Amino acid sequence: MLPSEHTNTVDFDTARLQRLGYAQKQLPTLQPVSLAQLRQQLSMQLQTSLDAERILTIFRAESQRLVTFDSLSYVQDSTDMSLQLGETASHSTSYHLSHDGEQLGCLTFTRQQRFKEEELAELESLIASLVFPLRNALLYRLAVQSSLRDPLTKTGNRLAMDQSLQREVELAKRNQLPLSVLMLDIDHFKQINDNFGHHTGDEVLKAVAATIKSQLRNVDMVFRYGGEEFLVLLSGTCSEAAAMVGERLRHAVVSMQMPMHCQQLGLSISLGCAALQLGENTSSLLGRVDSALYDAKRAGRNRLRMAG
Ligand SMILES: Nc1nc2c(ncn2[C@@H]2O[C@H](COP(=O)(O)OP(=O)(O)OP(=O)(O)O)[C@@H](O)[C@H]2O)c(=O)[nH]1
Repeated sequence: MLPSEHTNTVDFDTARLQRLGYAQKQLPTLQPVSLAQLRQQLSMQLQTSLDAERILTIFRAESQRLVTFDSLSYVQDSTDMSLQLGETASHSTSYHLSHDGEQLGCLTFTRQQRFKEEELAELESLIASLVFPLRNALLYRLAVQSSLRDPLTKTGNRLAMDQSLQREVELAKRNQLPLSVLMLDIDHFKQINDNFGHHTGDEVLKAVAATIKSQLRNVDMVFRYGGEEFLVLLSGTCSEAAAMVGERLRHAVVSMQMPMHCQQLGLSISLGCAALQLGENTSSLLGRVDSALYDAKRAGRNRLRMAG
């Protein structure tokens, strides 16, 4: 099963949940109830949040008052959502949720014993209370994602970069952990636009972004910094390891296959690499990595330079 993913969801509803006794970590002790009572309570509780993960956590805790199960998992592709609550067991039952043709993801319950018919009917009845709150949460998640994502390359945009960089620099300082950044720029990109047109240029940007992402760990973050420039944020990574990652990205881009008018389009990138120094802020770190990238360009391109 896939692990739960980080979300950028703004946590504005914690206070409301706490007032209702649903603080994030401490769900109240649950007593058995009738299906009708539980449906009524669920409808109210599920409306207290726009965070899909929290909605499913509440749903799982409440449903278990009526039907025992070990795990609940949820996958929804268009919002990149994948969540696993509890340990999976051998027997499972799955539901593909939809509303008016809208796909709202797949919910799977597992446990050690087979589910009985009446338990399945109860679960289905409870799921009916979940559909609308979950749909609202998915719309909210999509809106947050779009506001933070570059639509062409599907990497983070500048707003996401500023927020993430600020947060990661603070975390690195507080926990005394290394943090490195790579700034990379496609070489002679203007020629690609000039020779093959802007549409091809856009396709190259998308392909390079996909190649970069495919070479990184899930926790590494990629942002479109400018036109054909990207920033990679490597938390918990020292300068030597970051340089190795940078070289891996450079090789991967050089090896890319981009057929163009019966020939291969040769691509390369130049990179700057910098590790956060003691007492340094984000703008100084960005300034140093930008200078390193400039050095790599001046030295002939298709290479990586460390920041001074
Ligand atoms: N197709 C396309 N082109 C873009 C986009 N954003 C910026 N560009 C173009 O990217 C080009 C960048 O050109 P330059 O800054 O001269 O850089 P370069 O040609 O890559 O040269 P070096 O970086 O020095 O190797 C410009 O022609 C921009 O118009 C975009 O979203 N799509």
